[in-house]
Amino acid sequence: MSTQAAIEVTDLVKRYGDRDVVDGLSFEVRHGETFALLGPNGAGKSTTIEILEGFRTATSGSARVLGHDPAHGDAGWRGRIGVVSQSSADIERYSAREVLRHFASLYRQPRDVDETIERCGIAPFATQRVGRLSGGQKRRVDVALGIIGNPEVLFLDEPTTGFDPNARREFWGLIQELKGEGMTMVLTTHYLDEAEHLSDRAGIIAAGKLVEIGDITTIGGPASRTPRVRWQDADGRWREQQTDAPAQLVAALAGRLGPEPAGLTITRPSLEDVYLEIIGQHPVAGPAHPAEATAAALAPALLGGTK
Ligand SMILES: Nc1ncnc2c1ncn2[C@@H]1O[C@H](COP(=O)(O)OP(=O)(O)OP(=O)(O)O)[C@@H](O)[C@H]1O
Repeated sequence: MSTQAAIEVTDLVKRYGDRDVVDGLSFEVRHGETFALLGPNGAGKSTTIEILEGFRTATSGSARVLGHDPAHGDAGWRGRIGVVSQSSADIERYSAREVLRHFASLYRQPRDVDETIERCGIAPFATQRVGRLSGGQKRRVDVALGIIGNPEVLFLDEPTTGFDPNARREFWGLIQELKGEGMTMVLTTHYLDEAEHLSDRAGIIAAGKLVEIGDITTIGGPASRTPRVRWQDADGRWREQQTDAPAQLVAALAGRLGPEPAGLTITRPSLEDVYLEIIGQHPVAGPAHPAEATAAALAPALLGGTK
């Protein structure tokens, strides 16, 4: 196997008008790794992913996916890439089985259609027209289409939007299986428990810039993961303290307040807590589309605000 990373991004920029919506990104994704790109709405995640998929061209900088520039990826390269994008494929008139059969025929080493249908939880509605399926059911078909070509690298842009909790858990299981097969995956999601569950590493983007990158369990640094102890004091007031020695603090509290201090909890900050803290330190991007500017201007009026 090549020692080269599966994906290499260096100083990547995408400019719309006078705004760099992707503003000098650099990161790597190793072979077999699941990498999450996290960030608020409009941060530049989809734009970055679509450049890596070869669907948009970068303004400057470089991207390499399996050693190729995606902007010039040939059919052989494309066959090694799988895509689950935010917008569903235009397949409304056909059944999931028909569409999957068709797409499978376009690849050299596709997955088995029936097995894919089973694994993606499509079997109960595989013969219905995609246009009649619910949002979550359609999303499962999108996922199946993303993997039918048996790709080496799979891009998943908010793959579980619209899934019910059960479908999301099933999807997580599928991703773990694909990971076990050695597939490299790049994932965007606003569900941070999903990112925590599925990813090895994550990059956090704010206003087009990478503001943090690291292992999913340690991103943000040790200080941001310090446990929090919460309890109710003798006067009934809630108290909270962050400490690296929660057991010692609890022992001290027990000495002062009795063996079972009221309301006692010890929590370790989740990825969501860490993410919110990091994002809180970075300004949100302004609107790039004229329509966004209009919507932003109208919002206070629509919401009954005065500003
Ligand atoms: N074709 C375009 N022309 C102008 N601006 C664009 C275009 N496509 C995207 N943008 C702007 O680029 C910025 C980044 O968009 P992008 O879709 O990459 O964000 P995102 O991080 O994926 O957001 P979300 O979480 O909402 O999907 C946004 O401000 C968006 O309006």
